[in-house]
Amino acid sequence: MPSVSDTEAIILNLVQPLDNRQNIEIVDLLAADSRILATPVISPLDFPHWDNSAMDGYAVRYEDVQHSSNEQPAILEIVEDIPAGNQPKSTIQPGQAARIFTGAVMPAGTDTVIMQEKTRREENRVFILAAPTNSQEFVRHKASFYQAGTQLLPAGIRLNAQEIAVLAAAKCPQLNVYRRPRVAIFSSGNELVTLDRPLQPGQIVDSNQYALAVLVRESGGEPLLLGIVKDDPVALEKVMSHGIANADIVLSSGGVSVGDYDYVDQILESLGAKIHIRAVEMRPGKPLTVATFPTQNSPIYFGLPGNPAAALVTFWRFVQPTIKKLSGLAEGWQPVFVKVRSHDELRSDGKREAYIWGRLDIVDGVYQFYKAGGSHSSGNLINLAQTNALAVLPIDTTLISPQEEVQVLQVGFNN
Ligand SMILES: Nc1nc2c(c(=O)[nH]1)N[C@H]1C(S)=C(S)[C@@H](COP(=O)(O)OP(=O)(O)OC[C@H]3O[C@@H](n4cnc5c(N)ncnc54)[C@H](O)[C@@H]3O)O[C@H]1N2
Ligand code: MOO
Ligand SMILES: [Mg+2]
Repeated sequence: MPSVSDTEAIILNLVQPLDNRQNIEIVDLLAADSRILATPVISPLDFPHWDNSAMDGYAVRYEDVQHSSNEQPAILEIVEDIPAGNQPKSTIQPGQAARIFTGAVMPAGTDTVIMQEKTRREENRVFILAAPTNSQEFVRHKASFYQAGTQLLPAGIRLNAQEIAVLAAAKCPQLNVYRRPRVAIFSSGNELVTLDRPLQPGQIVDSNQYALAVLVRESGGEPLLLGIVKDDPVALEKVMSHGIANADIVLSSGGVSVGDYDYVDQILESLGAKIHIRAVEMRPGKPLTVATFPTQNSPIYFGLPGNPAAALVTFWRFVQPTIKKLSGLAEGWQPVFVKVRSHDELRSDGKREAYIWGRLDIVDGVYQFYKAGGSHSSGNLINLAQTNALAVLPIDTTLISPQEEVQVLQVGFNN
């Protein structure tokens, strides 16, 4: 049985990012948040567009004010008033200054701004009460933040508020982004029903479909929900074939262990799949099937274990990075672990890498891991609610004592 890290390496090697020549959507800027930029953006504009003032004050010639002081102020004649948005009209001559405001264009002839607080005004004269520390002080120079024609944003980044603002400033009303990876999801099991059905003895609601749909969306994918399938090879083959033909990733849950009704692996084989993983040295999540098909643009198939905690943990550990890598993200798709103190005692039998769900909370400014109360059976879904992290105990680690450090994988949103 492969280790978790070997499994991760095998899976991520199977995944290639979507080709950015064929998988582009054009979206409006305000609809582009959380999307992945598919082509680099180069702006024909410099930032700042012009030399402009960083302060409300006076635009001056440095040579006129370099020896100014409270006792011996330079006295300059104010020849122009330049609010932000106005084009300056005059060229400032020796002995002159322009009244200027933050963001306003520097007038010709000036190179330095004196902030208002360091001046005294008498009608159309300004007294400079302190010398600037250097010439160019409080001037934001044209192109000092960004030079026209160079790369403004690279392809492969996720667009958040900051990037959307940059793109607005660069006058990009529409953008090329990667299409979202399509992820087909279905659940297998005779015991499963939709939540609107009365529960007959032995039946449970198919909660995995809900969990996986939301997780796919959170990870940047587009879920394609294929419903519940009976533990019946014919029905399973039909749904699996449909998912394989219509998605970049197929996620099934259930039917991957060794039971008489666990058909997923055998149907994958009959469909010509190459099975790369059949089980992983982890708890929960040991029965995990990963397969690909010899056809071009073949999707990657994840047969997730049916137990709800096992389905979620294997999603977070393996499927989420897969969706992120496929979605065109150039980097940052690998899971990130942080080392924190555990508030609680954590135990494992040490035979498989253990993932223990709980919360990462900040106490006195320091992150600590709190194990979720209640049963840690992989069949228990209830105490997964309000968790946001998984503590990881490597193989052979049987105990983490309170206040000892532990590696933690953050999952979902941190609230
Ligand atoms: N003899 C063995 N039995 C089991 C082994 C083993 O190694 N030897 N592994 C156990 C482990 S670990 C897990 S995890 C499960 C995985 O089982 P399957 O993937 O085959 O899933 P099912 O048998 O279909 O269901 C297991 C469990 O999960 C519930 N389930 C299934 N689908 C859903 C769903 N969509 N929503 C909510 N709950 C679901 C199902 O009712 C079962 O209780 O196998 C162990 N057995
Ligand atoms: O993978 Mo199983 O999750 O230990 O019940
Ligand atoms: Mg089973």
